[in-house]
Amino acid sequence: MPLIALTGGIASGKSTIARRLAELGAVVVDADQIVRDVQQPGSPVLAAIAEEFGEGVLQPDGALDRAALAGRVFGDGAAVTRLNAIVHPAVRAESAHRFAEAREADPSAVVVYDVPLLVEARVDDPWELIVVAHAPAGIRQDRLVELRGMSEADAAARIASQVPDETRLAIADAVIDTTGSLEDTVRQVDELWATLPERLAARAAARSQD
Ligand SMILES: CC(C)(COP(=O)(O)OP(=O)(O)OC[C@H]1O[C@@H](n2cnc3c(N)ncnc32)[C@H](O)[C@@H]1O)[C@@H](O)C(=O)NCCC(=O)NCCS
Ligand SMILES: Nc1ncnc2c1ncn2[C@@H]1O[C@H](COP(=O)(O)OP(=O)(O)OP(=O)(O)O)[C@@H](O)[C@H]1O
Repeated sequence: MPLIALTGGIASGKSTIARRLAELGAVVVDADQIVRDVQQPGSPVLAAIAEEFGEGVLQPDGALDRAALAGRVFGDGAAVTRLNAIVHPAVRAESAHRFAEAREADPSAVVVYDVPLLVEARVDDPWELIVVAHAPAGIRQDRLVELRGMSEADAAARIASQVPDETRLAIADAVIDTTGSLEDTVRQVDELWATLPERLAARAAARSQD
């Protein structure tokens, strides 16, 4: 079962790429969705977040107030580190569980892990291929403001909480340039999918020489 990491900074177009890969037959595991799943009311992760950041990051019904927590951590590097230390071990465990489930259901499935913080959190895991969605930070900042209604300051703080583009590009086995049209992105994904066996074989050969 090939396990492929799909990473990229916020608003780099990972969701568009993941959607197309799913249409082409991949099983996509979404790290942001796992984050939400492990933060449900009653979970040990949510209890630890409330303990660390105070009851102000909870809504009256006890669910996580995502905007409040985002406002509390982004822009404060030490707070992001503390949040990551609480959430990431649970995400790692749950993602391993979902990879295993996918393998059990179909041993030949191509599994794609859509994960924004690969470099920050899991670069040393045994990915068979690392695909990076890339649009320069300035373009991503504009997308966050124009398409997601974020303030300039919030968009800049979130981008600054992630590694710079060069660091991500340095670990890429394949790069999808998402600065063009959506059709252009889809075309690149189709090309990646069509050449996947050769790319996986080349990567495996390179790794065996490391
Ligand atoms: C702070 C939270 C509540 C904000 O929620 P919100 O709904 O606004 O954003 P969402 O979770 O949909 O994430 C959107 C994007 O923000 C970026 N982002 C999220 N968390 C982080 C982080 N800790 N560091 C850097 N960027 C982050 C990613 O690009 C992500 O795709 C939430 O993102 C969270 O709990 N983050 C910590 C867990 C984490 O690291 N998630 C990233 C994937 S493992
Ligand atoms: N060529 C392109 N390829 C991909 N997305 C594009 C392109 N042009 C514009 N966009 C837009 O940029 C935005 C990218 O957001 P998307 O949610 O796909 O990114 P993401 O990497 O999954 O973000 P996040 O880290 O928040 O999960 C979308 O609104 C998408 O429509």
